[in-house]
Amino acid sequence: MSTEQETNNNNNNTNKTVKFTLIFIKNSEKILLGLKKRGFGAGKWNGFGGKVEKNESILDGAIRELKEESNLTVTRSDMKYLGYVRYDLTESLQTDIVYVFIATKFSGNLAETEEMSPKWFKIDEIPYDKMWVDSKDWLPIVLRNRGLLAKYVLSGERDIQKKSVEDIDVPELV
Ligand SMILES: COc1nc(N)nc2c1ncn2[C@H]1C[C@H](O)[C@@H](COP(=O)(O)OP(=O)(O)OP(=O)(O)O)O1
Repeated sequence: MSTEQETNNNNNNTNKTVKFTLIFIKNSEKILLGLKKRGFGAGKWNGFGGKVEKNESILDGAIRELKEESNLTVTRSDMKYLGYVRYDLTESLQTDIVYVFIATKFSGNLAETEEMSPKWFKIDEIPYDKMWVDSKDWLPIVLRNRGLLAKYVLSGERDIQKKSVEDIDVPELV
């Protein structure tokens, strides 16, 4: 089954699937995170990303969101897809799929934007306590450049009811 087929497979009685991207920029010692300034997830540190637009590929969405939120540019070939995190939301009956990428090469001048305030963190100083609560489960897998397959059932304000997090071989984005 392709990534597309698999992530569109609503087997938990959900009725709408929304696709998101999330990219982590990393060098040998540090990771770049952004502090969300407004809207959904405001006040939390995360990678850069957002909703994939209609008629846009997941890869193009990831590149566009990175540019919009940090002013950095990553080429398609410098992006490595690592897998996805699936969130089944029990109240809205929506499924959010977050496609996760990592990149070590980029161009452009890093800048604060309307949405994000960026900052480099040493790997052992990642502020997990100020990120979405699930990040600590799977960001270490991303940092090891391993493939990721994570699934959460969330209620209320994204409270975790059930989870499964797997470290897998790096999958293909098809
Ligand atoms: C527990 O839920 C989440 N955990 C983590 N770690 N990351 C999450 C969670 N839910 C969403 N995300 C990621 C996915 C995206 O990268 C961002 C949210 O994107 P946003 O809602 O800001 O999307 P935009 O298209 O930028 O939104 P606007 O419509 O406001 O422009 O967080």
